[in-house]
Amino acid sequence: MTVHVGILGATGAVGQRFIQLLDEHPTFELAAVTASEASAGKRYAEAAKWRVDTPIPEEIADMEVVETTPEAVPDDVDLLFSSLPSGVASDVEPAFLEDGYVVSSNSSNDRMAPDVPLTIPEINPDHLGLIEVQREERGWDGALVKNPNCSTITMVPTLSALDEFGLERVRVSTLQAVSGAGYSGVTSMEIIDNALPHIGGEEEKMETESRKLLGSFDGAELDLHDADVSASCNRIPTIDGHLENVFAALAEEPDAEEVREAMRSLPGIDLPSAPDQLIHVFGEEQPDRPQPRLDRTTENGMAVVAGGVETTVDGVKYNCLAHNTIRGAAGASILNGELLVEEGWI
Ligand SMILES: NC(=O)C1=CN([C@@H]2O[C@H](COP(=O)(O)OP(=O)(O)OC[C@H]3O[C@@H](n4cnc5c(N)ncnc54)[C@H](OP(=O)(O)O)[C@@H]3O)[C@@H](O)[C@H]2O)C=CC1
Ligand SMILES: N[C@@H](CC(=O)OP(=O)(O)O)C(=O)O
Repeated sequence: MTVHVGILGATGAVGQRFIQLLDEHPTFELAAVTASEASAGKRYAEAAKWRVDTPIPEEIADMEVVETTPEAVPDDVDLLFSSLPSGVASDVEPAFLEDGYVVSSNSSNDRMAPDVPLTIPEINPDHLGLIEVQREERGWDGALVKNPNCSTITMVPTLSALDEFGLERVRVSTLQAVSGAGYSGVTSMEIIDNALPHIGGEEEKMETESRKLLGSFDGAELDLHDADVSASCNRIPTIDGHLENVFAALAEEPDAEEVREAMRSLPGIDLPSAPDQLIHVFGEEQPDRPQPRLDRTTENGMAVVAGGVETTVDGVKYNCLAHNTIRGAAGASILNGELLVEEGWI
């Protein structure tokens, strides 16, 4: 089965990752690339400042970039990936949805809307059922599915594993890579020999999105998980890979090895881009792992890596890491697209 896909915002940092990850995908064939008016009409290779570490696939280099409107996208495209700035996405995504397109979006607009599935396929695939609610409420023929923020997606699989011990409270501090801010997001003068203890909007996203992802869906409404989550977000001079220090309060008192085992044995999902094991966990003999440079490409950048697990007075503390532009962005949207196909929404 071949599914024709398009990328909205294909020339940007995340758009380029989509192109890299879709190259030789077993099901998805890239049939449309869109960007702003300034890029429309140009060859992709001309419009995009290519910054990914593998060459532009030949057939994509010559593809014409089209405007980001439903009329400009060929009719045979079944699934759109969206990597537009969120302000642009909130204006243009609805037009595609009204036109019947299924959109797997990485942009942050609408992630917390009660009728929009915010999905990590291994954690909450059942939340896709919200599409029925969405269609009924908004009158769309298409469907909008979001993946979470990159810092949120790094932590939530580990919290899901901890929930078997009664997850009550989470405190997390992040060390986020500069690629998360986009190519021109922070200047070298700001970040070299430095750390920035504020990333606009990021803390609130971690605090709210994680409770939606861990929440329960009864077929009509989604209840947020009642854990109290508080985040502190920091930018550091790594290129890719967000590292996070998590402190979780639990109702039960598992020992560190039980926690490691719960993380290692969290079930995965059988989809083409999914890792074989969702969470890799370093034992106490390697307390200095995970590290961004060494561990961000584990399982092609789609796994979460944890370590430093120790018990505390009210639960457990540990570190976790994921590749922010792969598992945290383009790879996450592609995995959601694979789930949409698997579950018959496309
Ligand atoms: N960078 C990262 O690691 C992460 C980013 N994200 C999110 O993903 C989204 C994209 O981020 P990123 O790739 O870094 O952004 P970029 O600025 O690199 O790319 C933006 C893309 O959107 C296009 N675009 C901009 N304005 C318009 C417009 N008015 N109409 C149509 N297309 C437009 C650009 O086209 P053109 O080239 O023509 O300007 C480009 O293709 C954002 O919502 C961001 O928050 C999420 C997680 C991680
Ligand atoms: N804010 C994230 C990247 C990002 O764009 O997140 P979101 O998908 O929530 O907009 C970072 O700086 O690392």
